[in-house]
Amino acid sequence: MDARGPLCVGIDPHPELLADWGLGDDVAGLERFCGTVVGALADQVAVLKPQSAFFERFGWRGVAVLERTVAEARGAGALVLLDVKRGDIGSTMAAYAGAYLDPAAPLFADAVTLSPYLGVGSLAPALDAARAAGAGVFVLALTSNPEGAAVQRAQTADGRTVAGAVLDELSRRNAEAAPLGSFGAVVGATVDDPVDSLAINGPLLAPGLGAQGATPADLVRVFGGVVGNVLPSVSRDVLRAGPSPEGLRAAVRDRTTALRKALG
Ligand SMILES: O=C(O)c1cc(=O)[nH]c(=O)n1[C@@H]1O[C@H](COP(=O)(O)O)[C@@H](O)[C@H]1O
Repeated sequence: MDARGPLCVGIDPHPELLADWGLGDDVAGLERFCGTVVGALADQVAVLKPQSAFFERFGWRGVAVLERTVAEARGAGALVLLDVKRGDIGSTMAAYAGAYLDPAAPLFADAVTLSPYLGVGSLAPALDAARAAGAGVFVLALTSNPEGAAVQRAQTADGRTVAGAVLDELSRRNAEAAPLGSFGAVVGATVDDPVDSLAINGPLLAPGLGAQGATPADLVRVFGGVVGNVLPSVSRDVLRAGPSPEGLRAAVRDRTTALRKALG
């Protein structure tokens, strides 16, 4: 992020975007779309975040494109955060860890998104695998969508909020790490006053900029003193600037300049 700027660009090949780019809503269109984004941006931005569902909807051929996208993006020097939002009982989490956090796996990524709905403790096999592989995770805490708060701000039996309990566990896992641990949280740039402490000594993925209405100024509002640990993420707002590679790069430059200005 120091070298390339603070932005994470999401690779979300929505059917509407494929159409806007003059591509078919099929595997060939998906492949072209991802090849263009990776070719234009993987040597420019710090992190690329492919959203798995947009690949899975094409079955194994789509997953093959995802594998290539991850490999090519990493090959060009970007970190890849694979957005899969997995969460399950511990024994099954170990299988998900084998799918994404084992360096020998075809879909190994630098980090994945995880959902703590089965209890943040159930994610332990994935967190342990990430540590062993030198990879990371981003666990949903306060998501960017308006429906999230009803669950995430609810009180647990010990009086903490659900999000607070997730953040506490990540903080505990990151305690010894310097400068930052590898156990991150997802906190939307769109959320109201976060209430819970975001000082988890780990990275904070902040989606919600652009298409969901948040601005760089919102990052300062939401994250305050820990804004330096934020990885702001944008998908549609950058992807709409395609299919021209120069258009994509210009969109990234504009957003990066605005973010640097707001974050100081
Ligand atoms: O984990 C995520 O990436 C995520 C968490 C969250 O709270 N909100 C959120 O929008 N996302 C993802 O971030 C991306 C946002 O896309 P845009 O709204 O087009 O920038 C999508 O891929 C979402 O799945």
